[in-house]
Amino acid sequence: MTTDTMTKPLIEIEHIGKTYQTRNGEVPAVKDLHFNVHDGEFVSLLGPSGCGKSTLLMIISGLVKQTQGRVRVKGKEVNEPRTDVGIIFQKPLLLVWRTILDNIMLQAEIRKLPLNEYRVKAKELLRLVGLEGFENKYPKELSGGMQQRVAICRALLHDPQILLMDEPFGALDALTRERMGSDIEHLWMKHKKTCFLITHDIEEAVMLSDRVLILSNRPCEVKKEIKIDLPRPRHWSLRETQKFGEYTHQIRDVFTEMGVLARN
Ligand SMILES: Nc1ncnc2c1ncn2[C@@H]1O[C@H](COP(=O)(O)OP(=O)(O)OP(=O)(O)O)[C@@H](O)[C@H]1O
Repeated sequence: MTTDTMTKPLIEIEHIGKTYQTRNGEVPAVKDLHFNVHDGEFVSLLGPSGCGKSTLLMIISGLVKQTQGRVRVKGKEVNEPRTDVGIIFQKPLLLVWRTILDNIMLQAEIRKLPLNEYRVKAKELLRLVGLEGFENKYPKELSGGMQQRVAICRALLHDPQILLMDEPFGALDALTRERMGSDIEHLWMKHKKTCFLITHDIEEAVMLSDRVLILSNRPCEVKKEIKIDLPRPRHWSLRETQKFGEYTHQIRDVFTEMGVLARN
């Protein structure tokens, strides 16, 4: 039995396509994407720059409408922006005039959730990402990596079942990236979210995912799907194992075949 037939998927992407209408004509961004994501799964999308990854994420969250096909979340077709997802973008996008705690609490305020209760949750999330004691600081007093951790807390405050991440570590240095990756895995294991990560980083995708989907050049379609069978939590030393190397090698081969990576 394959993963797809075991249980009803949480996210169903059914032959979706998206063509943008621009002043210079039509831009096909996504061609014929078809795949499922199961509850509690960690799936990464790896693809060349500009192939349509962010467009796909926007379609899943209901912020952009596809021009072809259907997206269903929990069996229901997505026709409007969803409120039960958490999204983390490449930049933290914090409000500079609000404290760290108040930036996270924005999520509760917008959703009209009980503030006292959610203030306790916000503090707990800050503790989990190592930012206890920074509640009353302002964004400018924190490093880029710390700000991105605040953005993660904001995305998780309302306890969304689905966490969508669009290159969340892209703007960070290598060491902070690695730390953030293990923070995300830690949160994922504790809260059992369904995680959908867009990344350019092959090692990062292998390190974090249950499944990696490799996308073609624009307009994107799924070129290959690779199941990552490595133990969790994934300690950094896994990167030095033969199995980890085999996965990254396999992915590099696909990109080489596609002409995205050089053959030498
Ligand atoms: N709102 C829009 N209007 C017109 N074209 C758009 C729009 N958004 C994206 N595109 C085009 O669609 C294509 C895919 O863009 P998208 O941002 O989804 O790709 P991506 O894979 O996330 O890129 P990157 O990896 O560089 O972030 C690009 O050619 C882009 O110029």
